[in-house]
Amino acid sequence: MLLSVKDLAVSFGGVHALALSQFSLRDKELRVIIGPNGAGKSTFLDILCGKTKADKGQVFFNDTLITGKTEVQIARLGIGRKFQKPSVFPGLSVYDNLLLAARMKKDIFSSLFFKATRELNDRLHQVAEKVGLVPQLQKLAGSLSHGQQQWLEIAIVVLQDPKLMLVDEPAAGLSTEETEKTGALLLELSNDHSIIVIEHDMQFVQQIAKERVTVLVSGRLLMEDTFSVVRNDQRVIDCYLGRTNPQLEII
Ligand SMILES: Nc1ncnc2c1ncn2[C@@H]1O[C@H](COP(=O)(O)OP(=O)(O)OP(=O)(O)O)[C@@H](O)[C@H]1O
Repeated sequence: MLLSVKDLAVSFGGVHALALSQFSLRDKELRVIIGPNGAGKSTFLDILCGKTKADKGQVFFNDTLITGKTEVQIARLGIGRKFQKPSVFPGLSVYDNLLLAARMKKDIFSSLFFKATRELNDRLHQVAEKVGLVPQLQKLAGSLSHGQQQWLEIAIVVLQDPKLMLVDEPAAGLSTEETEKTGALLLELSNDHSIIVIEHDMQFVQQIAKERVTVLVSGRLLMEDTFSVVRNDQRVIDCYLGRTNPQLEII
């Protein structure tokens, strides 16, 4: 297993945000985590990337215990995170955003990567091509569509070449076409990376969940199965009822 989690728990002011007895992920697996608001999904990713410290439990990544390590140490080991909130600089071009991200995070990139500017330039182009942003390289990030900004955010994570990518709500606020394109991009990226995606948009989940879907409710694991089993499970249906999330109507 690339990632394995045991008895992980964290509380905030007495509220149990996460109490996850077990979770594991294979190399190159794309796992989607769903669950109603406040289920602990973001908290889980926060623990995996070192942003939040667990009160107890263990996370092994590639057989290395990472609980207790800093965000930079965890990033160096190969875990990259795309947060829900946009973090690109709107007044800089797409190219300069990528360049800046590479320079700011140079301690987590291989030194080889920095040997020559041409090498770096080639890498930035290669990543831009992967996410379909080559025509926009010289455009200001602030002038991009919402979808293109998401792809730039994803590109910044890909630049780091992480073994595991943590992707928080990549389809939020995107058009149907952009959502489909984002799904296709994540599926393609899953050929080279393991990916955990948190998502509320069930159409999008259906598109990308080729393997197991994990359902969290109130910080706990409710079930893990294929999307078709999960969507028809009465407990999953019940935990979403009354929460008026139109994206979940497909269930
Ligand atoms: N820094 C924090 N301080 C206090 N409480 C927090 C903090 N972060 C999360 N929580 C609480 O922990 C619980 C889990 O929150 P979390 O954001 O992980 O859920 P989520 O499943 O990602 O929800 P959403 O789908 O709305 O993003 C919630 O009750 C939330 O209010």
